[in-house]
Amino acid sequence: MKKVSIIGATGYVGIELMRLLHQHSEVKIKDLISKSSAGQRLTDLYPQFRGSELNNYQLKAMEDFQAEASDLIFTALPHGVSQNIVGELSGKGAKIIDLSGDFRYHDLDIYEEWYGVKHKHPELAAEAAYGLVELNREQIKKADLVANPGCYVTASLLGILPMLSFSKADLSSIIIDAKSGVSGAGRSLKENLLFTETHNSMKAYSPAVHRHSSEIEYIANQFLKGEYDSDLKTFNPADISTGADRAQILFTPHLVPIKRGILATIYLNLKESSSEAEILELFQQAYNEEEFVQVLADQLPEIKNVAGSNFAQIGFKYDQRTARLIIVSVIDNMLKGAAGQAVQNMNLIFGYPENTGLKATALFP
Ligand SMILES: NC(=O)C1=CN([C@@H]2O[C@H](COP(=O)(O)OP(=O)(O)OC[C@H]3O[C@@H](n4cnc5c(N)ncnc54)[C@H](OP(=O)(O)O)[C@@H]3O)[C@@H](O)[C@H]2O)C=CC1
Ligand SMILES: CC(=O)N[C@@H](CCC(=O)OP(=O)(O)O)C(=O)O
Repeated sequence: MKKVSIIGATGYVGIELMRLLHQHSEVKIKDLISKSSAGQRLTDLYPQFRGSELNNYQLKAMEDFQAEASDLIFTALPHGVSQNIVGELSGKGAKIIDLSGDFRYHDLDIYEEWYGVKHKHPELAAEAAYGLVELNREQIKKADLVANPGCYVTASLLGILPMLSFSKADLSSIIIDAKSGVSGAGRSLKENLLFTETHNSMKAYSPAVHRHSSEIEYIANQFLKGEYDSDLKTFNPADISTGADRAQILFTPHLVPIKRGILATIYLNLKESSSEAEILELFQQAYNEEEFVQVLADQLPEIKNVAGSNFAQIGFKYDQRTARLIIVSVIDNMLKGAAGQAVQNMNLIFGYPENTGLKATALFP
């Protein structure tokens, strides 16, 4: 049994990690670290863990935590905070999976421009493996530090990756319109996230300037440069970068009154006529071997069919009239968008079957 710990344990992602890890057959939770609730019993804060093996767990302060005693540590902290803590933990023998945005960019000029934070550990950012399993499986297996992707980014990249090496796709024309449930914003108190502000309403926010625009565009272009070892790029290698050397992404997130789930609708122009059969073949070739990415041939995906699970579902429509492709991608932001993907990464690192502890299907109804 490997020993794993969570830092930032009482946040939404921390709790979701606990829910997955306490049922995982191959790992045992060692320490739960919390700044706000150190010294408290977990079940006093989260009674849903009564009767589980976490029943008597007490949350610990960072000062009392010995990183050396864990095989792997999840950091589920706000960006900016995370880089300091990962800096303290690194080099102590435990693998680290960071769920914040702090280690997702090798090019720190982009990080600093979009996050408005100076990076204090460029040496760690340089070695971190980007943790989208379907894109970067081999590098993740060997990594000491994995940067789990953003939630909107996971939904968006899974939808566009198979199109990036398609010669007919105009990569300068990609528009992503994504909707997220409110848990995507975390648990800390914010007036704009109150029930009365979000229920029965819907809004766009941060058009063109959301930090996930930069992450989607950065990773898509690293992929085009051959930065990752995924089989995804090998299905149509001759076509890579025909016409457009860089993908350009226009991204607008929306807040919708549901608790969990992301639905991304992606539009892109085709330079030549195509067909639904041709597009379907590209998606199927890309994801045939991927357990957690399901391509729907004849229906569009819905959040309710993935919420509570680590699965992504992708559907599409090719509009002959306008020569535009419309791709719809759905995930649970807390699972494939965060904790589930982190456990998938952990399974890879430890050499367990990738789906260990992740087999649950959606919670529906
Ligand atoms: N929610 C989502 O769907 C997704 C979130 N993420 C990312 O994962 C990370 C965690 O997100 P989420 O759980 O939603 O956020 P929350 O705000 O719910 O939780 C973050 C936790 O971090 C700890 N924390 C906060 N401030 C500090 C601080 N200054 N110093 C030390 N610890 C602090 C707190 O836990 P405690 O007091 O117990 O230490 C807090 O509950 C973030 O980087 C987020 O952007 C990524 C993908 C999806
Ligand atoms: C609904 C909502 O507010 N979502 C968050 C998603 C942030 C997130 O999870 O960001 P990282 O994955 O990059 O840490 C937002 O838009 O900021």
